[in-house]
Amino acid sequence: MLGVWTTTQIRTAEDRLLARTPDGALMRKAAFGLATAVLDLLRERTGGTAGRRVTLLVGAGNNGGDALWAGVFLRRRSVAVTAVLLNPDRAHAAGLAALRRAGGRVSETLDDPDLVVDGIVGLQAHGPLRPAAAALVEQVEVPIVAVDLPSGVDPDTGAVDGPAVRAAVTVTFGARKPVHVLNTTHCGEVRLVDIGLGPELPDPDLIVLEPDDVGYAWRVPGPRDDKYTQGVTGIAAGSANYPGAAVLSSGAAVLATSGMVRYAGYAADVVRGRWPELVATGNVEDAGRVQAWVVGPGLGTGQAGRSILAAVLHEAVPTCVDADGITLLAANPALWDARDPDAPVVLTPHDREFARIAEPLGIKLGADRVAAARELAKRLDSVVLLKGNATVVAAPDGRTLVNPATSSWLATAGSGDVLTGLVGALLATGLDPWLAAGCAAWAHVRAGELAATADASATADEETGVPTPASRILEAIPGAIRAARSAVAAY
Ligand SMILES: NC(=O)C1=CN([C@@H]2O[C@H](COP(=O)(O)OP(=O)(O)OC[C@H]3O[C@@H](n4cnc5c(N)ncnc54)[C@H](OP(=O)(O)O)[C@@H]3O)[C@@H](O)[C@H]2O)[C@@H](O)CC1
Ligand SMILES: Nc1ncnc2c1ncn2[C@@H]1O[C@H](COP(=O)(O)OP(=O)(O)O)[C@@H](O)[C@H]1O
Ligand SMILES: [K+]
Repeated sequence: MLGVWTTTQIRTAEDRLLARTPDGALMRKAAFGLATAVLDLLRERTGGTAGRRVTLLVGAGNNGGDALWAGVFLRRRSVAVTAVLLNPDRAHAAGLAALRRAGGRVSETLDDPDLVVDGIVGLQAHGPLRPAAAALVEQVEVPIVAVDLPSGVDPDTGAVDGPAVRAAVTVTFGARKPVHVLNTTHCGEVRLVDIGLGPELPDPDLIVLEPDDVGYAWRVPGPRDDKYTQGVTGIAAGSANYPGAAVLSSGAAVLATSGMVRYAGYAADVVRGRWPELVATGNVEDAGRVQAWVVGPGLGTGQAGRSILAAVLHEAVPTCVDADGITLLAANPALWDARDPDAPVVLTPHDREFARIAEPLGIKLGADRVAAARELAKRLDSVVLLKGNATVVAAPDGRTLVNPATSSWLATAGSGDVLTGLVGALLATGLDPWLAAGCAAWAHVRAGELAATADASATADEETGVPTPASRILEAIPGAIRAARSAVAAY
């Protein structure tokens, strides 16, 4: 599990650490880590370091100070270093003097670099890049290494509201900040440099699941298990118009655990035809016992869907409500009020579904997606999985995890139906609903990667992948589970 801390938490911890550290020592530690990353990238891009050219974009604060001190270390490795000072009067004085002594030069132009270092603004950033910085950044045609975070991106929400740096690598210090997991597109590869902050940090504000966390959580059958003891998943999805959603959700559940899946609804014949191992009936009441229900994908928002949703909620088992199920709940608060409050619910909205259910409660989905998901989770006493490039999973007690995507190939029709089936299957195994939703989101992203690259060792990004229909994401689920389980084995 990786921890992520807010900028306020980090600043407080840094203040405590600074108080017991010699002046300037932390910055030099940070800058050394930064210079190492720059050298690595130079080597990777140009085959060497000596004589290569690096331009530092230097803002008014300590973020610029880090860049200047990194420039000093780079000079010692014979790199030609140019500093462009965005605010010459406020540039970090000691760093600037040291860079000049080391043979670095100051310029007003980029000077044709092999690589640019963004030291414009760090933890104190607010708002987009200002015009002078934006104009410089726009001229950059080489990879950018961001100091602490890409300037112009909000450190706590990852939101971008105007010109911002898009980095190839972000080198951060002491601890991950929310931007690093909420906006991987602008951060690029994130490298964490240890500056000894660990002992000063409180519990993290957010967590990110790692493969072995998911592997540990995924229930595997033991010698005494049978098809019922591992948890049976019920799927109430699809309609005459949308049988595909039922096939995808059911399929994801079938592939996610080795127990049993039941289907109830209008698409029984289609679903049975595609997944012969599943037991299908026409309605929820006849479906038999399950340990968790999935309700909503392709259900329709009319009277028929409403009755199915009411029947599922009446069963009072852990339930994942998605898609039309969420729209129905938003339009029919009485359905929500009638549910058994002891049966956990996981809601899996995309932005528009989130707005439908949250706005009547006075919760707006703004730049701070974590805050919005947390607020809805608390108000509805449910787990909220807010979909997007970075998926946010909030529990009613405030626990929140973020599952960043490595590409946007998952943004395809039916992809959400696959995710829902995964959530339902993990709920049925008895996993904590928040963790179930998090593990499902992880497996979904991993399956998307495998489907987009067809290469188990690769990480799909926009450059290497190909479009991947939801059926392919579904087929890649076993590979995703294998990746999580082998991470446990390797531990
Ligand atoms: N503390 C530590 O122990 C360690 C800290 N470390 C490093 O220090 C960094 C934090 O440094 P910091 O506190 O000096 O603030 P920083 O982010 O450089 O901002 C400075 C000024 O930028 C400006 N500005 C704001 N928004 C802007 C925008 N959109 N576009 C342009 N400019 C903008 C704003 O000035 P304004 O003009 O508004 O007065 C603000 O005052 C941290 O990220 C890490 O890199 C490491 O060395 C490890 C040890
Ligand atoms: N830009 C994106 N990058 C990565 N993942 C995305 C992006 N947009 C959507 N997703 C993911 O794709 C899935 C889409 O779900 P949803 O909107 O419900 O689609 P559908 O209803 O067609 O199944 C979600 O898991 C979401 O997190
Ligand atoms: K920066």
